Amino acid sequence: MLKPIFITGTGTDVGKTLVSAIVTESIEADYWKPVQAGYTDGTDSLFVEKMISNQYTKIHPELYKLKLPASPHLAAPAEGKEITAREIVARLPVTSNQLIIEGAGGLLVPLNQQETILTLIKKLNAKVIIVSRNELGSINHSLLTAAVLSHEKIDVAGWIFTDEYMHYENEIAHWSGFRLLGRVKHLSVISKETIKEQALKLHPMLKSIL
Ligand SMILES: Nc1ncnc2c1ncn2[C@@H]1O[C@H](COP(=O)(O)OP(=O)(O)OP(=O)(O)O)[C@@H](O)[C@H]1O
Ligand SMILES: C[C@H](N)[C@H](N)CCCCCC(=O)O
Ligand SMILES: [Mg+2]
Repeated sequence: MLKPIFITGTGTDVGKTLVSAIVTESIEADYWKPVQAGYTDGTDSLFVEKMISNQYTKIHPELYKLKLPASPHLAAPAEGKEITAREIVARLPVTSNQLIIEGAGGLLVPLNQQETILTLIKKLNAKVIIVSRNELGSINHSLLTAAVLSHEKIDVAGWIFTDEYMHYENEIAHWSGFRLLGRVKHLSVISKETIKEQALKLHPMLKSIL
């Protein structure tokens, strides 16, 4: 099986799902969101499914689908469940395709009382793409995330930035020592067509990390 690509971010709401849809479409990969916390207005998996145009992508069902829009270590016990990284690794979808896995929130979000998203990335031995927003404040958030990944010797493919309120991408790539893979401009319309356009733009760079 190919090494999974794990999409993490500098926090929640930075654009991981949007980037996951673009990356998944670009390399016609499979997509898996093992822990979905909060799903009143749809899920990340449904969003990705709606945005994909190719016929090869398979969206694998979530393992933990939790109602509370909160950190997974709080959302799971709220409905009598316990998340473990071991269970997620054991239930990794079997596929011959490249698998894209989307985390929940950022790197140090707890899954339970002992484990975080970082624990999961290590147990999966995944290659990481970090999503960050190109906005004021994001140098600090990005470099804190990068520092932890470097310290833990994680295999990092590089950065993808969403929006373009600032142009911090080269600064962050330079200071972190991780590659800039691409930038997704602000999309005033999010549709299959605009996702496809971004997927094509990122394709050469994404091919180079596989
Ligand atoms: N480049 C962009 N253009 C337009 N909207 C964007 C862009 N990037 C992100 N967004 C919007 O920002 C919001 C948050 O993005 P998204 O849901 O992808 O975040 P996330 O990191 O996956 O959050 P979560 O931690 O809940 O999984 C969404 O409404 C998304 O459409
Ligand atoms: C509810 C949200 N959209 C995500 N699914 C979970 C985000 C957890 C963030 C925890 C935190 O960093 O405070
Ligand atoms: Mg998401």
